[in-house]
Amino acid sequence: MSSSPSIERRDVVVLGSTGSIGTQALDLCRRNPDRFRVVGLTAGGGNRSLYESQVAEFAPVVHGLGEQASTDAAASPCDVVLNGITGAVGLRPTLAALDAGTTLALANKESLIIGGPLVRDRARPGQIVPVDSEHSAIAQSLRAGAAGEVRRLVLTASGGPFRGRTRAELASVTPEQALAHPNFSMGKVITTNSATLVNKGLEVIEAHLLFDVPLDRVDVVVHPQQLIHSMVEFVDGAVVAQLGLPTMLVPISLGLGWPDRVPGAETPIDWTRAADWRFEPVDDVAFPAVDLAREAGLRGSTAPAVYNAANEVCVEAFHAGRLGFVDIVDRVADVLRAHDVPSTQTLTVDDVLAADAWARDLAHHLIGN
Ligand SMILES: NC(=O)C1=CN([C@@H]2O[C@H](COP(=O)(O)OP(=O)(O)OC[C@H]3O[C@@H](n4cnc5c(N)ncnc54)[C@H](OP(=O)(O)O)[C@@H]3O)[C@@H](O)[C@H]2O)C=CC1
Ligand SMILES: CC(=O)[C@@H](O)[C@H](O)COP(=O)(O)O
Ligand SMILES: [Mn+2]
Repeated sequence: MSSSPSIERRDVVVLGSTGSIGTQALDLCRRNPDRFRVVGLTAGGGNRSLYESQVAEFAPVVHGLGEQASTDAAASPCDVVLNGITGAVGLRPTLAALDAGTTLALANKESLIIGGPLVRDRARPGQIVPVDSEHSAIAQSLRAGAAGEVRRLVLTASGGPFRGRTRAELASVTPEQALAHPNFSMGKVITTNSATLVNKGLEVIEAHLLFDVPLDRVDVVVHPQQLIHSMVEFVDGAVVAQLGLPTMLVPISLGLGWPDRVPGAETPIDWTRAADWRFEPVDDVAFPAVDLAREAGLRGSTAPAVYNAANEVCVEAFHAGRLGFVDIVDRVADVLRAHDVPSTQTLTVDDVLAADAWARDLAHHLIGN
């Protein structure tokens, strides 16, 4: 793969190096040694042999396992930190990268969503580059107009493996079925969240925070093929979208190289082949997670952290066979509605972590463990 000689090589720290995002990011670095040098990598410790082989291959300056090692690596000198950790545990590493003044390629949407203004206000303009495919698509589409010309953002959703099913039909679905995402091969939590549409709920809040667009102007449309990754509607009625095969190679390569594109990162869509693209509204009765996320986003403060933490506990319980599929979002709703957001105006990291812990406790209690 060739690249422009005018592009300076970037030093990259990859957090969550053994996961779906992390391994794809390392592969991009491997294929583009003139653009990216891996100077740090961290993981959770669940796949030590892969982590050790990555350390042996890339010989990073910093590496380690766990939250503290990831926070330290995020604060170490480099050009870009890619946060590919899953879950709320990504918050401190996100803050460390922002405080170090380093560009943050953000796959770990949870840290932005739970931290909300706390994370957003720590970032200088442009410091956070979204890696989530929908938000990368919006960032790319926004290049077509000025911020004041944006009317709405439209997130596309696959609808997950249970698209078209009624709530009654969802009652008996299994973890194995929930992990059969129609298009993407991703980690267990985000794949389950795609099945419940919690992922799309989180992404509505994420888009609101990243692009400073009110929640009621962030729409969702189900597009099962996921060839349109999301769209921006401008004030003149023009809609600009980003299209591509449903893989993460473009969002990750743009995350590492922003604003430059990495030549050959992905194979483009083959327009010589016949294809049907479908669009349909979200069924909010069978899949109440998006509406519930809007409720959390509107309440603001610690409410998104509570939504996310309760969901993390419920997803784990579902996979352990202790909770049914529809109960995931029902219990998240119970926890969210029991939560009183603090009256304090300025949210601190401690406020967020206390709300996260409170929500986990209540979710465990409601599930019965
Ligand atoms: N996968 C995708 O295509 C997409 C993912 N995202 C987001 O990207 C993030 C990562 O997703 P994905 O790659 O699918 O998830 P995976 O489950 O595949 O990978 C998660 C990574 O995080 C590491 N990890 C877990 N706990 C800790 C911890 N306490 N400290 C440090 N590292 C830890 C894991 O290490 P180990 O397993 O070795 O313990 C693993 O490397 C999520 O926020 C997800 O929502 C967004 C869009 C698309
Ligand atoms: C690839 C990516 O960004 C995931 O968040 C993906 O979009 C999941 O798709 P759905 O949540 O729409 O099923
Ligand atoms: Mn996404």
